[in-house]
Amino acid sequence: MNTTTDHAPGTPAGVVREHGGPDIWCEDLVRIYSTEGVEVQALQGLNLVVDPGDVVALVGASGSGKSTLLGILSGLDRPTGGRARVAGVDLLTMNRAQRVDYQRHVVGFVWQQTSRNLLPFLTAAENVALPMVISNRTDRRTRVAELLDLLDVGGCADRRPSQLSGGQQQRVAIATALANSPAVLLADEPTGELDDAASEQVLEAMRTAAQELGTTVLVVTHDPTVSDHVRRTVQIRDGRTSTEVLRQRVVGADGVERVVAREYTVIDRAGRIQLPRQHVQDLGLRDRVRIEKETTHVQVWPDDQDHGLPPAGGDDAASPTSAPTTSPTTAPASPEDAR
Ligand SMILES: Nc1ncnc2c1ncn2[C@@H]1O[C@H](COP(=O)(O)OP(=O)(O)OP(=O)(O)O)[C@@H](O)[C@H]1O
Repeated sequence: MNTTTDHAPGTPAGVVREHGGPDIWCEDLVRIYSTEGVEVQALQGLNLVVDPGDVVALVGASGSGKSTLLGILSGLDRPTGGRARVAGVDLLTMNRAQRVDYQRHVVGFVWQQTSRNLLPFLTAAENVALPMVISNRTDRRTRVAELLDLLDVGGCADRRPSQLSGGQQQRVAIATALANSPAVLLADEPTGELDDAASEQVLEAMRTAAQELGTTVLVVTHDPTVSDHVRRTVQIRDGRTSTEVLRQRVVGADGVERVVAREYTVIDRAGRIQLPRQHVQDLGLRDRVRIEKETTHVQVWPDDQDHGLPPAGGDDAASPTSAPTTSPTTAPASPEDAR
C-alpha cells in the first residue's frame, strides 16, 4: 500500500491517501430503478477511472445518469451491479458504519441548491468547522481560516449564509466539504443557480482545491465555461461514458502557450465503442458496419452490401458516393490493446 500526502507548503494540509490506484474507479456499473413494476436502467455498464488530483467535468443530456453516478460515488445510493472503488474503498461491500465514515472522511459533496449545503443559523466559519467537530479534529480554528482564505472567502467568516452572495455561499460550501480532507470532492451542478462571474469563481475554487490540496474533483455541470477550468471532460450517454475531451497546455514553436483539446471515444473492456451520433447520422450508418484493421488504427466503413460494390477489402471497396468513416485514431487495433 502506498501512502502519499499531497499538499503544497504553506497551504492547508492536503489529503492523505493510503492506496496506490486511481481515486475513482468504476467498472461495468449498473443502476436499475424499479418503480411500480417499471424498470429504468439509469447506468448501463459505466466505466470511469479518475486519477488522484485530477479535475474532471461530467456532462451529458438530462436523464443520462450523471446524478445517479454521483449518488453512488457519494455513498448515498448503491449500484445494482458492477464494481466501484473511491480512494481504495470498495463501495459495494461497505457496511453501515463504514458508509458513515466514508461520507465523513473520504468524500465531500456540494449540491446545486446553495441552501442545501450550509446551515442557515451558523456563520461561514461555523459551517466549515462543523464536520471537524463531528470527527473530533483539533486543528479546527486554523483549518477553517486556511480553507476560507484558500477559496477567497476569508472576509466572510463571520457572516451567515443569507448575508453571502450565491457564489460566496458555494465557495464556503466547498470549504465545508473539504474540511475533513476528503480524497474526492463531488459536486452536482454547483453553478446551476449562479451568474457567469460567480460560476467562474466557483469552478476556479474547485481547481484551486485540486492544485493546492491534491483533492480529486468530479463535477457534474451544464456550464459551458467549465472547459476553461478542467483538464478532462467526460460525456455520459445513455448510462455509459461515451466520449472524453482532454486538454493540454503546449508551447508552440512561436513560444506561445496554447490549450490543445482532443476528443476521444471511450472503449470498454469488451472492446465496444459508441460512434459519435453525428458521424452515424452524416454517413447513414445503421444495422452493421465493416471494420478494417490498419497497422496503427481501425477504420469503420458503412455497410456496402446493398450497393452492389465489390467485396470488402479490395481497393474498390469504398462507394464513390459514400465518404469513409474513419474511427478516431485513438481506437486501438484490437480490444486486447485497450486493457
Ligand atoms: N429514484 C429514481 N427512481 C426511478 N427512476 C429514477 C430515479 N432517479 C433517476 N431515475 C431515472 O434514471 C435516469 C437517470 O437519471 P439521472 O438523474 O441520473 O440523470 P441526469 O443525467 O443526472 O439528469 P439531469 O441532468 O436532468 O439531472 C433517468 O431516466 C431518471 O428518470
